Amino acid sequence: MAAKTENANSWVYRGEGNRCLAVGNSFSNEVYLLTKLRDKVSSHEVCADVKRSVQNEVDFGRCVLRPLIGEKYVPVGKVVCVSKDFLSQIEEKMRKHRSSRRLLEKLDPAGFAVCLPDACSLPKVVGSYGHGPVVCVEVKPKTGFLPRSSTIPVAHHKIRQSVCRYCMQQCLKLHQGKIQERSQYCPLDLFSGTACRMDLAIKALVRNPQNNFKVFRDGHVIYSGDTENHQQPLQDCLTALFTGNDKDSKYALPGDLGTQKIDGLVDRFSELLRQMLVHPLDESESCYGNTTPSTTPECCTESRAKLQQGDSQLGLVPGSVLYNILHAQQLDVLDIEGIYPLYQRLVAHLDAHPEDWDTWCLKGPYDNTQWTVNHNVVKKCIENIDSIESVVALVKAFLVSLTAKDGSVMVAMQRVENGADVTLPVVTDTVGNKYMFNIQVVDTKPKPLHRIQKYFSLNKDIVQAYIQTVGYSSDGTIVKQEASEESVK
Ligand SMILES: O=P(O)(O)O[C@@H]1[C@@H](OP(=O)(O)O)[C@H](OP(=O)(O)O)[C@H](O)[C@H](OP(=O)(O)O)[C@H]1OP(=O)(O)O
Ligand SMILES: Nc1ncnc2c1ncn2[C@@H]1O[C@H](COP(=O)(O)OP(=O)(O)OP(=O)(O)O)[C@@H](O)[C@H]1O
Repeated sequence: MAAKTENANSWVYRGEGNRCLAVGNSFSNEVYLLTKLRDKVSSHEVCADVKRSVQNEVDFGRCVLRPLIGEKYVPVGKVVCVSKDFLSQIEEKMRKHRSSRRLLEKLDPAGFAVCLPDACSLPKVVGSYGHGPVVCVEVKPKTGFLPRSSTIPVAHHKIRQSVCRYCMQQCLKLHQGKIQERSQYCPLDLFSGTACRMDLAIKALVRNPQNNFKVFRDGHVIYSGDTENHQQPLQDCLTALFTGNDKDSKYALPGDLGTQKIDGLVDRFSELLRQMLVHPLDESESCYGNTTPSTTPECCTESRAKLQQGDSQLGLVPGSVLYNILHAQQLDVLDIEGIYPLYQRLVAHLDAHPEDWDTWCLKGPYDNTQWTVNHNVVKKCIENIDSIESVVALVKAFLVSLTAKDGSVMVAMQRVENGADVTLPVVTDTVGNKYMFNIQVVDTKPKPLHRIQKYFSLNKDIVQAYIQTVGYSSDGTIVKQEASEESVK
């Protein structure tokens, strides 16, 4: 594959994670996920390995996540080759946008990238119908359910079944200095499908975005946990979105209220985003058989939301992006406490039979039936847990659930004139204006087998940090302490 001759000028910063730096091209509506160097050693000699691993990421998205989350939501990527010159131009150009903690991380000179459709933009064909900026929201919702497994140690039963992982992890992150204050966002509210709880969750994300919420205006990040002084850009962006006018709200289309205060804009925006997140776009036959995801009717103890009478057990609409993500997350049936002993059994087996790494494609490739994971398979394997093949399948299902718990939803939207006949789905806001939108789920990479070890240890730290923060009585109930954040030592 020949390296593409690209000019870094047409590329802009989109985002960055542990594994890659994402840059977008507004002319081609494409994003390149540029692989970062994983260790200090130059990867010249292992170029083929880097290529294989990037191809594995593409195949995992296409063959494992896409059938679970839906083809409408998970785009198919392709591997592209980029020149060293392009990589150094990009490193130079993106320096000012990157978080200071990431600046020492270099791009891998092997020069492979995943090319995906740009989730911040709308398809070019609908461009002429749109008014004002294309606004894209990225939400990293994290785990949306409470574990129900009997494998959770008795001492932690109550706490694990009443407080969600995200809310508990906030205490650990605060203690580690990773965040300044605990977020009031609770994933269980977002995944509840209930309008008022979802609105509460979205507004909490806006107030304290951390790495769970970002807003892009015409492809540029204007609001995130990393941007400072961002209130005004957000206010301008939402005003432009609602008026359908990029420049001046006095040219607002009929039905608009002109420039509003930020709170009013955020209320209106959360209602709009909520409608998009529950819109059923994926009509494909579910590969889950007749299983449905389950939510806990109760709210997480940390949430400010109150359950209203009549709230359903699962308010999410089948085929909506949140429904499908939740269902994939729930391939974790045994919880980390139940999977860990199975993982240990598998590791012991692989020590004795290293050839089985390949037999079971544990490091990929993923484009084969070895990675066909779904709820029916999980159910059968739990009934036959003595067999090592069942253990392998359950561990794989757990790894897939980890990817679904860590992915992000990107929703690109733009105002359309009422009555315009666009091919994209459309929702209407409280004042009767219409917005077309497109949803993509990003970060669909496979998690390595040894991640289970990290997840197991991290889970212990998370529970411990929470217990120390809130206080915990001997009968296993939580005793809330005021100003208790200080108490994690
Ligand atoms: O374990 P978690 O829940 O803290 O998730 C990690 C994320 O932290 P978060 O809590 O979302 O800030 C973490 O996000 P950040 O890099 O901290 O933004 C990564 O997504 C990590 O995955 P990987 O190492 O890139 O494969 C994520 O690790 P795993 O999903 O592999 O556990
Ligand atoms: N198709 C896309 N279109 C637009 N932006 C994207 C796309 N894919 C990724 N991004 C942006 O790039 C960021 C980093 O991408 P990604 O999450 O895939 O990287 P990562 O290194 O795997 O992250 P993490 O460490 O969180 O797992 C995303 O959070 C998002 O802002």
